[in-house]
Amino acid sequence: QHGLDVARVRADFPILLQEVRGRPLVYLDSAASAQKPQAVIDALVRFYTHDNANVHRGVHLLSERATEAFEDAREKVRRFLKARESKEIVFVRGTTEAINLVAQTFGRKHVGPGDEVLITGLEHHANIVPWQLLCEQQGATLKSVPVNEHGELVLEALDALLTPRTRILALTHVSNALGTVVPVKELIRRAHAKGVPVLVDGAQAVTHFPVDVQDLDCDFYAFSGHKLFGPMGIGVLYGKKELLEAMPPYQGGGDMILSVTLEKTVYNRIPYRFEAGTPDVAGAVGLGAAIDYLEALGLEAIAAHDRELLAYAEEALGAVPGIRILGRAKERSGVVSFVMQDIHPHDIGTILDREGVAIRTGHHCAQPLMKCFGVAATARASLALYNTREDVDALVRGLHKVREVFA
Ligand SMILES: Cc1ncc(COP(=O)(O)O)c(CNc2co[nH]c2=O)c1O
Repeated sequence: QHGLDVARVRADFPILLQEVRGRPLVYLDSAASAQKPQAVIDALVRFYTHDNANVHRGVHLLSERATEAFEDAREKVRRFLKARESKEIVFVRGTTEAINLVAQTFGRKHVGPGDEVLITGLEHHANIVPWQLLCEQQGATLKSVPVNEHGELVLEALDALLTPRTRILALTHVSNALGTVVPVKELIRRAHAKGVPVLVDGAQAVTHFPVDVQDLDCDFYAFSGHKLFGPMGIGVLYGKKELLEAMPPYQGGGDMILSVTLEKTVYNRIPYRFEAGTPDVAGAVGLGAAIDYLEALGLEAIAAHDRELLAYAEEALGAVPGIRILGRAKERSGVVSFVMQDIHPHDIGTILDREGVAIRTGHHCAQPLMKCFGVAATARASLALYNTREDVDALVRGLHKVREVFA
């Protein structure tokens, strides 16, 4: 037993109390975007009704309060990721921007003609396309660690793929399409043994178990606020300060400078060098409120709930005739991806929607991975701290409806 009082948690998420298509909402799409607790909503309202002003260098009380709220949020993120210093926390729009930022700064500085960037076959397009763009710009080559039939990385292939020309390894911590948990600490150790820095895409991982960037020893770690029960439009890039300090800016503008003349600009210190323009202060404050909410519930209790419910969902789905669950990694988290005979996943999703059950169908921005499994699309149910066994039972009842329609 995990100690999470899910009934009380559900009452904290007002959006879940509604009916859709005349049925109680069964929200099983948190891997795409998670819902928000009242505490996050209240934090946004409070900021805009009491503290809103532009940040940094303000000489009036509201600006001081807004700046304090913004930097408090940064400290909460530092604590959440167990980073050494809050200057290692850069606010971005989300995981996608975080990865583009590293590719276009660290990447352009260190990846040259004939060099190699290594990713894996599990990646979301957000951790593929920025590296393709960089390799095209720099005349470098993109390589990928293969995936086996269980949806796990083929680690035996890693050492041969880490060559003297490899300039960075970028990999997901948890697959959004299969739920595979990647043993990133081991891969980081092996990459570092060959002098290769590592970026970890933590978009899915941070929502299901505690992450300690110092223990992992990753060089960069990225995640999105909206998947962590916080607002859309705010995300985080963690970077080791030694690396951030040696990186050129990502975007030019206000706040990222110390002084500007027409001849030359002196850039600001980190993290501000990477935060050009007016930041999403409210989003950061909302993300901080989400972290407070999760930590008050207990990250380990949430992890235990998610593990237990995933096991229940896999067993329940596996018992539905015609269902084939994709990916059977030794360690999985958060999602169940499946196909159902030759019924198109979009049809499955549409019929489930009519029953009030929200899942995601499609390639999940992981088309190379879909190709690995010989499918164009899957149906994916994803689970969060507010989901219950009753939600899974409603999903199963809906899938029997699908069978009736297509039988
Ligand atoms: C592993 C992973 N990386 C990166 C991203 C991009 O995050 P964003 O910048 O906040 O969009 C996602 C979003 N994944 C999904 C978005 O919608 N369905 C999904 O599974 C993801 O799951």
